[in-house]
Amino acid sequence: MNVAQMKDRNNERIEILGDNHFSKNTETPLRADAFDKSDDEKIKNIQYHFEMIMKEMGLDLTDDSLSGTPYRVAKMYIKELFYGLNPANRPKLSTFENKYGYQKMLVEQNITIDSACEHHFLPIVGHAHVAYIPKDKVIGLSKINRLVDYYAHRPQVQERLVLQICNDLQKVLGTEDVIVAVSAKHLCVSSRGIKDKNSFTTTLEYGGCFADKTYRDEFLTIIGQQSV
Ligand SMILES: Nc1nc2c(ncn2[C@@H]2O[C@H](COP(=O)(O)OP(=O)(O)OP(=O)(O)O)[C@@H](O)[C@H]2O)c(=O)[nH]1
Ligand SMILES: [Zn+2]
Repeated sequence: MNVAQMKDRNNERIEILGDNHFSKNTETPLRADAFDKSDDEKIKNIQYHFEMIMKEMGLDLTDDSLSGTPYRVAKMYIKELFYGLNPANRPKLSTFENKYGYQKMLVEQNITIDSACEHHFLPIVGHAHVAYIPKDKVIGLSKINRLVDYYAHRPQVQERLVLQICNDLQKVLGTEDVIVAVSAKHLCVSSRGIKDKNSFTTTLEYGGCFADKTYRDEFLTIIGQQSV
């Protein structure tokens, strides 16, 4: 098999194996100096720039309802909506020995997705469903929810979101047998542009035994017909 290598825009190596097998580049595109500044410095700078945006729109920032908005937005971006950009905020995912020898599927479903699309910075809202089949390690249930929340709180595309969650869990759990499904509504589709209020998007990533349709079907049956 021919193996060609290319550099992507982050200078990370992507291997192209043959015609259509790509090793996955799941990284969020970040600048090399992404975390050189403190959160407080970033909030101050974003506050300034957001004030400029509001002024450009003709808003009167001396109005007492508007005057605090630039700071509110800046703090919300860094500390709330996009806290998951900073690896320092990744939750600690302690694992335990699988002392029961549980070897069937564990499904954590209806995990809330509160994300934002990186194209318009508008909300992506929906649910994630995650399953794995333990080998030697198990993980506290809430840690799965926490990990989903962390990756969701970045400017995202839904395809990359499921890849990031799945890859991280596979590493932490020491098994390829992980599946992640996300169904979500994109406000950039429902509230602007095409303004389709009803459509939603589902993405799926999996490895190991979930490549087998039997396992995948069991998972899909458990999570059922999902709407968001
Ligand atoms: N693949 C993918 N696309 C997304 C996601 N979130 C938003 N988009 C799409 O990103 C595309 C951006 O397309 P552009 O044509 O550059 O932007 P636009 O002119 O605002 O597009 P319209 O929404 O069609 O008006 C749109 O089609 C969005 O629906 C996502 O998670 N994954
Ligand atoms: Zn969008």
